Amino acid sequence: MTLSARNVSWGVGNVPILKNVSLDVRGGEFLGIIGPNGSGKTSLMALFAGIRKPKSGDILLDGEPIGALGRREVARRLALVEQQAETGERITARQAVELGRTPYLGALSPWSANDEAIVDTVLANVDMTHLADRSWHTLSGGERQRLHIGRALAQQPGILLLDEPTNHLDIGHQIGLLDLVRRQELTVVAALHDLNHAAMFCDRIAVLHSGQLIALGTPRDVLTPTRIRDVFGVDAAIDRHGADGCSIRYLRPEKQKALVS
Ligand SMILES: Nc1ncnc2c1ncn2[C@@H]1O[C@H](COP(=O)(O)OP(=O)(O)OP(=O)(O)O)[C@@H](O)[C@H]1O
Repeated sequence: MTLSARNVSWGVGNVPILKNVSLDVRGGEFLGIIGPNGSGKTSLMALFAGIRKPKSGDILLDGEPIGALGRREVARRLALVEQQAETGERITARQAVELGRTPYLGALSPWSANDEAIVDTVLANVDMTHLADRSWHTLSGGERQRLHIGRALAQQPGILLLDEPTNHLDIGHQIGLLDLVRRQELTVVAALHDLNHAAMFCDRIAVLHSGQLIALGTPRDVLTPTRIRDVFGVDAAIDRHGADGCSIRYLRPEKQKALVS
């Protein structure tokens, strides 16, 4: 399953927000999208999901323009977990995950034991089995976030788009969730703020800056002190470990000043 942006631009009114972005997501990879607030990560995810149309250029899903495919067809191939996903409906935790099976249900394919088994597995994977019968409105932000990801996994897509998936989660669930997603046989595109998470889990990282794709490559190639300073305005040291691992140590502003003076 492939997903590509070809010379994609998008904006609001006359204000350009994404500028001529071209990016081929490789089948089976975990691709991180990083960039400062307002750099265009959420906008790019919405274009990739087909819920916004580019002003120019194309989003191709398996080589076809995504706008030419029906919503149900897209939903069987691709799932999006939005940053501020909410539901106003009075549903239980389990029902929130069951919604992921909607693209597969119809008059000739009613709810089955297979759907039930998929929902059971997903609830266990996102550590929500014990809260399955709880009402949505009684759940914490982190529990809701785990269910949003559960709903997307129950959709059994080939491509999973995650916009800030670790929002609201404690550190154990942040790492657990990214690890769970990584272990699935899925292509994942995730907008991430935590550069150490990007370094730990991503095969490649794309950097957006003011709506432009300014770098694309392995964490080691992309996460350099110079780029982190240029893009985020923060001084950092990079520790390299193993064949291709790296982690980032941010330097406190007084240490940054000491370094430059
Ligand atoms: N519907 C809209 N109307 C006006 N401006 C918009 C709209 N959608 C996005 N923008 C602007 O486009 C820019 C990019 O927004 P976007 O949400 O894609 O950034 P982001 O990289 O995801 O940011 P964050 O890290 O804060 O989530 C921002 O300046 C935002 O205010």
